[in-house]
Amino acid sequence: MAQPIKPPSILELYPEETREAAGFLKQAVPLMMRHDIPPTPLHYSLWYTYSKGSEPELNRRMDKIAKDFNSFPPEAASKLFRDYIIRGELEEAREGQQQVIELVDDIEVDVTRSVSGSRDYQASLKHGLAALQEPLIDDLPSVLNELQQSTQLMHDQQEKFLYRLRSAQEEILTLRSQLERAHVAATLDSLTQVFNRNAFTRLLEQALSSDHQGLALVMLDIDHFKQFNDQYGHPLGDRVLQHVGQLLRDMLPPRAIAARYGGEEFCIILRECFDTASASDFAERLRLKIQSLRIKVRRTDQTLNSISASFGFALAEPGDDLESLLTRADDALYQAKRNGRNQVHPASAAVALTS
Ligand SMILES: Nc1nc2c(ncn2[C@@H]2O[C@H](COP(=O)(O)OP(=O)(O)OP(=O)(O)O)[C@@H](O)[C@H]2O)c(=O)[nH]1
Repeated sequence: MAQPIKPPSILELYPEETREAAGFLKQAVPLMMRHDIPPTPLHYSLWYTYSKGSEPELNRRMDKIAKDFNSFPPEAASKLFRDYIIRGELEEAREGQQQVIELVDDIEVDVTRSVSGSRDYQASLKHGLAALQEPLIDDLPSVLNELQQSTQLMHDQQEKFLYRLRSAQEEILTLRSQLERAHVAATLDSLTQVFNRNAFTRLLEQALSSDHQGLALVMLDIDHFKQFNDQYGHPLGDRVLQHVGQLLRDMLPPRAIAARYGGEEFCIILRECFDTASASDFAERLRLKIQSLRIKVRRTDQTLNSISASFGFALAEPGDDLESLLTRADDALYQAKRNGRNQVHPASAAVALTS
């Protein structure tokens, strides 16, 4: 029954448009300079995310560290990077991670060059200014000449830097579409095109942590699927799973999420579902649709025996966590199986937590 657990999916780390991304980087660099943060790829990622503001908790922790330490200790930065930026998810996309690091490394080299170029230029301006303030300046032409040369040098460096930034933008675009493809591959179940178990678990955790109200979990399991596989073979069993996936996608109400939880087991998170009757109606409609599926073998024109599924559902209650909600829906599903299959069963009310 259990589907092999896939490694965690990649978050869409950098989904913003190039122009927007460049804007965040522009905000990040002065912040790093202000706090005297070394320009490493790790710090760039952190301060980029900080400027983007997509992880409010990260911003709070970074503000606190900057305030408490008046600097940014490397261990604290590494921990934040692990907790908020990679979250163990780039394991799946080591290649992508490597490319991001190389890209940020390149930009870092260019920024460092540009910054040191600016410093030289600043020094030469200071020198020129000091010379011009002398009451009697004999070698005015040579001071002006020097200033003209350093300005030209600075201009050339900036041109190179801009050119490099433009190519980096193109690389970011390519990288972004690669990451998007990897993200889809890592969060979707390839057979049924609904979310996989990992993505589902995370989405349900998120849903539970934001709002319990109107959240319901429906679990369904195809009946006697082993028998079906034995009778028609695994490839036709796979087609059944694909059809069920398609039905789920077609019938999902707004904001609902469907996932393949195990081999022939699916889960649906319903939102804005405030009573047992609404969850039950949805499950019942799905049950009837599954029952009326007719799968035909093109080669032989044979219509396969109809299938059915059993359903259990539970409404989230205050105090529910991932485990308690899944357990109640799963227990209800078990009851539906025990009562004869091809039916919908509600969960019994959650047992009140006593302290
Ligand atoms: N074709 C196909 N079969 C799968 C897949 N994943 C799991 N299964 C099969 O699903 C069947 C599940 O069998 P059981 O757990 O005994 O459940 P069941 O036969 O549906 O019986 P009940 O759930 O009690 O109605 C097994 O035969 C698995 O091989 C898959 O990806 N494709």
